[in-house]
Amino acid sequence: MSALLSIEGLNAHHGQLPAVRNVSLQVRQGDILALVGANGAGKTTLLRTLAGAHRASSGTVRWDGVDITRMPAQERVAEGLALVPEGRRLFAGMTVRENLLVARAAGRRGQWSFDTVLDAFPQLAPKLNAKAGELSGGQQQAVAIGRALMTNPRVLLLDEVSLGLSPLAVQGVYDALRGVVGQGTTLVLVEQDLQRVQAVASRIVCMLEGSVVADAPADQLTRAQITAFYFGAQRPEGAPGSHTAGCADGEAANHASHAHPAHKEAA
Ligand SMILES: Nc1ncnc2c1ncn2[C@@H]1O[C@H](COP(=O)(O)OP(=O)(O)OP(=O)(O)O)[C@@H](O)[C@H]1O
Repeated sequence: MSALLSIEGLNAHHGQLPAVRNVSLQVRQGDILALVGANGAGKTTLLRTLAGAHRASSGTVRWDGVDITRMPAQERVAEGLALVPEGRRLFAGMTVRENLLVARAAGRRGQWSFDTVLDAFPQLAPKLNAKAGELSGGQQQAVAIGRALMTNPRVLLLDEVSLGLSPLAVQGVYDALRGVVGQGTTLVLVEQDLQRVQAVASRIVCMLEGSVVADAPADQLTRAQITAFYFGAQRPEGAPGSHTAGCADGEAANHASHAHPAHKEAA
């Protein structure tokens, strides 16, 4: 199947600092692609560059074969490429209803509407008139995903949707995402919890210092192998999808799944 999103030799910088280095990647319809890697590996910058929120320095992003590397973010949304950014970026002073409805005009027509988003996130129904800034972390994340769904994306880019949420809230978000995938939406998600990555992803891409160091079907990578790529250690013999040499042990895997302790807060 041809790629929906095809990335070739992509580079992106923050000032002089290269944050995404020569990344090539294919996202196919139906993929649940998890981007993993340590803090600063370039995951957020890559997602933002794909969404048009950050400028590519060089390389190409193709959408259904069409070069969209220089296309403004709002046009990408209209094409069906939506980002749920790290930190949610809701309009805190607006109600949940307003946050959802404001996205409607930006996107495509499709199966997602105000009503179907509320079906997917029933916890928002009693909160429609509440200010988004007054909601719990889990509820805010539901609004952020719901707002992106209102644009009827073909590909949804999700940056650390579980960050700062309680385990229960994270479970709620992923339960809802299962329904989103069931509706035919392709997911590219950044997730620090490797256990969850292995449970939900169909493909795992590991980044290290801006580069892709592994890209393989999720069921072909063990936890230890993912962790190895994560930290750039020596790779296990025969690890699939390896773009580099590296490997680590199970102890490191435990650290990897807790890589963001500073971000934890109550949901
Ligand atoms: N606004 C910014 N200004 C300058 N440098 C930045 C900025 N945002 C990110 N960087 C740098 O770019 C590199 C890639 O950061 P990025 O946030 O994309 O990584 P990440 O893998 O998403 O990390 P995290 O898990 O911490 O979000 C890092 O070296 C980071 O310090």
